[in-house]
Amino acid sequence: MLPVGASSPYALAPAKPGRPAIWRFLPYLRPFAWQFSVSFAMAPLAVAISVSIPLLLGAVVDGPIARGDLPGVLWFALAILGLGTLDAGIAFIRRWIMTRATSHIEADIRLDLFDQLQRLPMSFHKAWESGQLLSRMMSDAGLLRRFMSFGLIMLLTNSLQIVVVIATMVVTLWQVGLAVLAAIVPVVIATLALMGRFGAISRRVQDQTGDVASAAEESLHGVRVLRSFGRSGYAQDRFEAGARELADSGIKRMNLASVLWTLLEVFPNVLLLIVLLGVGIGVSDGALTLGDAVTFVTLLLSLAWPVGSLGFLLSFAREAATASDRIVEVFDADVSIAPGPTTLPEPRGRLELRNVSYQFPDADAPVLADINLVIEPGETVALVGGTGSGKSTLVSLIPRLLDVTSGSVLLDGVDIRDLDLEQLRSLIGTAFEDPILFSMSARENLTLGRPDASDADIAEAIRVARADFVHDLPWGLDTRLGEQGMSLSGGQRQRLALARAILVAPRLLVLDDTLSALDIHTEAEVEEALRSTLGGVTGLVVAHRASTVLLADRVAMLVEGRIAHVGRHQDLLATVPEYRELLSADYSIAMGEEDAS
Ligand SMILES: Nc1ncnc2c1ncn2[C@@H]1O[C@H](COP(=O)(O)OP(=O)(O)OP(=O)(O)O)[C@@H](O)[C@H]1O
Repeated sequence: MLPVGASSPYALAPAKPGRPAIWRFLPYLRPFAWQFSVSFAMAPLAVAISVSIPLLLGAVVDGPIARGDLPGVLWFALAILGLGTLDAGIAFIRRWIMTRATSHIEADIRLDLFDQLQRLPMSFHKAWESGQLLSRMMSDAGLLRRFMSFGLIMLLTNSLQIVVVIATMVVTLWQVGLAVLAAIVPVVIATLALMGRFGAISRRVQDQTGDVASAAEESLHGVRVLRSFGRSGYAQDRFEAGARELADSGIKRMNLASVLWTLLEVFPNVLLLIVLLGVGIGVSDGALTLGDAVTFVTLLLSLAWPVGSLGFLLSFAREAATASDRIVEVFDADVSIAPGPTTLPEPRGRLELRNVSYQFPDADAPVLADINLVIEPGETVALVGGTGSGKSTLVSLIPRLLDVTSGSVLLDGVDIRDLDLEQLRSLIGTAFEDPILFSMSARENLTLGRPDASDADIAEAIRVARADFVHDLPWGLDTRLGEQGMSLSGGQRQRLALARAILVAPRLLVLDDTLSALDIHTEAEVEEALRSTLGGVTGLVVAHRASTVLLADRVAMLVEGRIAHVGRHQDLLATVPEYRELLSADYSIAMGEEDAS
């Protein structure tokens, strides 16, 4: 495992005990240092303007108004108008600068998160629901951006304004200032207590958002199954349960937030009571002028927004902290499959599995144990075995979708964990039983593993995989396939996936039951064409049918995660009853084909 942060390719700062996760995003702000500096530098200016307006009001009451000097009043009014306009201008510039900077930061975080998801091993993707990952990448990253964009700066500006106004009050009339300070203490304590509870519920809401996204994603993905079983209602009920749970948690969070917001919105009125009493006494004692009283009261009124909005801003900060925790969990996930330093100058494609075992992280026992198998360059081995015997797990070890838990896989004598991952994967063409296609053109799908493939290479791969139907699509190779290639039949998708694997011109071809959806005749045609392709590469072919086994030079039979038998198809048929039994359904066909060949 790579030590977290130390060799991370991302800007994210390393974790430090006791430091909230949100701080780890600080390096993402670095490229926008001047934008943040300008925005933060504007905060004291905005506060100075807010505080100077009450001071000017006090001065106009004691000065021009007391003297009946109308032009003087007008000058003061113009000055106050100017300051107000300046304040609005500052807010506009700040918003303008920050929106751009934080949108880039959000995109950077999202890109790194996407990259991390590509790096994380299949065991991670099997364990995590896609909706949870999606909600972290979309809504949590968006929330973080909004907080950085205006929440953070408002929190800073408003807190600064509260401190400056109260300090001004203490300096102007310390008795009233101290009374205000004393009144603040219980409110701060109540706020902290509410924030603690808000944090827990905020995490629940954000996690449930991911659960609801997962449920929606799963139901949409499986809409055909649900409809055909007449279980759309059941899916609706399950989704509704999740959505209602989320709504309930959202209401609880809102209730808590409302208590906090109301407390902080009412509080300035309590302070107004204290201040009015204080200045009333001050004016009657002659300690304060009428202008001082106006200054004092307006100063306090200027606190209404900063204090009132504090509830919203603190809960916003808490939600952003939770979003950071959730995003960081993905960044900190164990990227155990790291690239090695070695590149093979002239790969030949000799594959060796040496004492290989694999155990899923949460499983009690290994699914593969002590596998030893050598496949020479140009040789094809068929992997057969009952359902759940570990065939797919074994082939996943070759392109390092999973890493062995003991033993080693060697390519040309080098442990594949020491090989450059990009080179390793570029040497392997893989096609799975479930052929995933992407919502892009047929050509883009085909050239996924080799974007620079020539038209002739594409045509040859299509010929071998018998995927000629692409030419009959409305725009031929440029036809955009629907989501996951849903507009194609299962067999068509499998043939496209096979053509995609062949097009890589791999040293190693790994086919995981790739031809299962083809009819017997198409399968025979594909196999006939594949034979010549397999002649030049090292092949590992998972086979359920005897006809597919015939593609191979040798067969390895897996029984409960162990290689029980290895040999030629004919020899195994003759000597291993369980092998015969396994392929019995296809036996007659196999024999027929063999006779013909
Ligand atoms: N993420 C996982 N965690 C724990 N066990 C798993 C996980 N994925 C698969 N398994 C188990 O590993 C075993 C081997 O699965 P695998 O998919 O490799 O079998 P297979 O031989 O390819 O089966 P089939 O022919 O049905 O496709 C199965 O018992 C399966 O339940």
